[in-house]
Amino acid sequence: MQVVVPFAATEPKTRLADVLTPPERSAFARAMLADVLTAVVEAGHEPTVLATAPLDPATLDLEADVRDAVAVAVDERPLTEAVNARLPGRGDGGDDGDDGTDIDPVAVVMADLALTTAGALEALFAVAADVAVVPGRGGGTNALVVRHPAFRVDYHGASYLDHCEIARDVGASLETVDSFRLGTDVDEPADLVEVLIHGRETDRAPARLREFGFELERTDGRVTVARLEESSPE
Ligand SMILES: Nc1nc2c(ncn2[C@@H]2O[C@H](COP(=O)(O)OP(=O)(O)OP(=O)(O)O)[C@@H](O)[C@H]2O)c(=O)[nH]1
Ligand SMILES: C[C@H](OP(=O)(O)O)C(=O)O
Repeated sequence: MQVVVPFAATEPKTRLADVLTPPERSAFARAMLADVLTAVVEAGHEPTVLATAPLDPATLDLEADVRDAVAVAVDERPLTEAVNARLPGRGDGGDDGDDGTDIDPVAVVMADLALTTAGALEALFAVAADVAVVPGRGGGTNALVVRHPAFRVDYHGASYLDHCEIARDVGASLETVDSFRLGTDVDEPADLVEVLIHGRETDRAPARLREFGFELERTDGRVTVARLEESSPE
């Protein structure tokens, strides 16, 4: 199975601008990317980072075996076009029958799934449907496995609903995968809570946040994150 990890390399995570400076956003996005790549390799696959700009895996905080398994493909096109160009049945010269029997499945795993584990990915990769999809909160699509030659992605907005509809339109079976770890993408400041609560000891993303001075704030209501004053962006 090919595993593609889209990564906005130049100005990542703009929705975190209120709580992280541009260099911090970049460092945090790269930490999440490194955690995702590590999980993909632990799950037995060699990921390709689909990046908007050149990226040297040696500059990521990766173990040597993970770094050696990572490839980078640069594609400056918008996300949807760049991903569609990697899906089965798209000008790859492969023998893609309509029944999908000769298709090498392609998984698309977003780089901001900070809680990803090898086990969560293995469960997704094991789903036999033509399209397996993990929705994110708010209607996005956090991860997909495509085994159908006619299926195409359409990201942004309520892309989960769009992907269900596209699968229906092309006659592909679709299974929605219920996964807390893959369903948690880190888009907004409130999502940082999940990283601090559920990130594991060896993960880079929670370590970065703690380095930046973030900690959990437990009040009577919902848990939030707070940042030590002297470490705040302004
Ligand atoms: N290759 C590629 N990846 C992208 C692009 N836009 C976003 N991504 C990646 O796709 C995943 C989901 O991205 P989003 O959460 O929608 O956007 P983001 O750039 O991470 O964050 P915001 O700037 O806050 O929207 C992340 O892994 C991004 O790095 C793009 O244009 N091309
Ligand atoms: C790429 C986009 O991600 P979100 O902005 O919803 O995190 C989507 O899933 O359509």
